[in-house]
Amino acid sequence: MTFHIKTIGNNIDQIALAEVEAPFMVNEVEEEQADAFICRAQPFHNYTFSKKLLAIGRAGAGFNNIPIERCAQEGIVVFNAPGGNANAVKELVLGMMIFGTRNLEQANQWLRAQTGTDEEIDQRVEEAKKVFSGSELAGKTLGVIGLGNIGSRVANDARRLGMKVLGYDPYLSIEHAWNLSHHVKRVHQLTELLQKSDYITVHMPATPETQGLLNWANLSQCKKGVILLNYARDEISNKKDILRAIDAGIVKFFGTDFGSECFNNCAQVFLTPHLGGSTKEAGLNCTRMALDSVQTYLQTGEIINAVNFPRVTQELLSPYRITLINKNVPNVVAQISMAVAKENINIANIVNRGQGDYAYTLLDLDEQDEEKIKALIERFSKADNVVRVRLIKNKRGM
Ligand SMILES: NC(=O)c1ccc[n+]([C@@H]2O[C@H](COP(=O)([O-])OP(=O)(O)OC[C@H]3O[C@@H](n4cnc5c(N)ncnc54)[C@H](O)[C@@H]3O)[C@@H](O)[C@H]2O)c1
Ligand SMILES: O=C(O)[C@H](O)COP(=O)(O)O
Repeated sequence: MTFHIKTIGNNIDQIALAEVEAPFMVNEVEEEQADAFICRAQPFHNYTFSKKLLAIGRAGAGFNNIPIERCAQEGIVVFNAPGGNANAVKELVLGMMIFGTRNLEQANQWLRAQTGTDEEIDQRVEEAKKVFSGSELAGKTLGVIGLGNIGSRVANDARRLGMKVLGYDPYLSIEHAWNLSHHVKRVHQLTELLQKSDYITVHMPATPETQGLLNWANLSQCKKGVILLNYARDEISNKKDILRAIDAGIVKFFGTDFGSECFNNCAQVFLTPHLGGSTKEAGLNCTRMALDSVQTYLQTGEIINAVNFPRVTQELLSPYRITLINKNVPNVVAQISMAVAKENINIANIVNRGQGDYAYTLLDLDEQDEEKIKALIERFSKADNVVRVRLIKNKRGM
């Protein structure tokens, strides 16, 4: 059996794609015939998915370009690449902290405007440079909002640069807490971070809760002259309020990865066109991770690093595996085992996990008779609450 993977958008790492081997093929069929997509920030909210599509691999961290709930409803598992581009973003953020604090943009523009001999320019430089004098990171306080893959790395490295670091993340995972330097002080009120930080950087997803978090109510609590960075998502910035905070002398420098015409004439704003994760290394990491998750899912049914389904793994030892995506309602597991019993089949292993409105089941069967398995699939296909059924044959187990 061949699985067809289709890339959507033209920015997918070619080295990772070239590593794909049988039974997988890349870009050999049209979108409607693909078993899985690999994509980056390509928007899918208005996209009609074909019934054949089983999985989407987002070669990146943020997945707000994909309607993950609709995908779950349609039986499509969406994977991302957690941490795959975290180092790329971390390095850009640390660079921008220095860039913003040393007035490099203005200094560069001033120097480029100078004409005359090198000696004349040098003389003017020595007179003018005091205007561009900055300050150092060491000893200052950095506030990191969101301490996941990127935020925890930024926090740890800022400590290594001699900064005091405050971190705010009400949903901090145990895994990221373990990776965080014990010198990073966690605050439980955002206000404390806003009031104490000389630098503030945001590293959380765009959600209804984080939308417009950089607003006047929050920015007006900050120290005068704060350096503010958003290399997460545009939706987190309230642009009108950020400009107001710049006018009020609260924000000295705003570095953001997202453009807007309203910033074009503001010298204190530095714009980059969504470059945070745009390094060769991050592209390769993320594409490999997304491909790996998608290929594992297509071949074994196991779910690792999905954003709309829980992690579900189980070694496949029996001849057949049926995978079911079902509504997360009572009694489904009982219905599954009754259906198996009606076909007089023995269950070798079963695992069922729910997340939100949907659940996923791996059902491994001690049965060699393909006709009986097909009859069981038929039953599941007609059952209430079952969204998607797949059959996976274990070549080794036959
Ligand atoms: N500019 C870029 O190119 C680029 C690259 C990678 C990621 N991103 C963005 O950065 C975000 C973070 O990436 P990541 O890899 O660190 O993701 P992550 O999932 O590892 O970490 C996100 C963290 O945000 C925290 N969080 C969620 N809601 C919060 C809230 N209301 N307040 C504070 N913290 C909250 C979570 O608990 C988690 O620890 C992504 O969602 C993505 O939108 C941008
Ligand atoms: O969420 C992400 O990983 C970043 O925003 C990068 O997006 P990109 O893959 O489209 O560059």
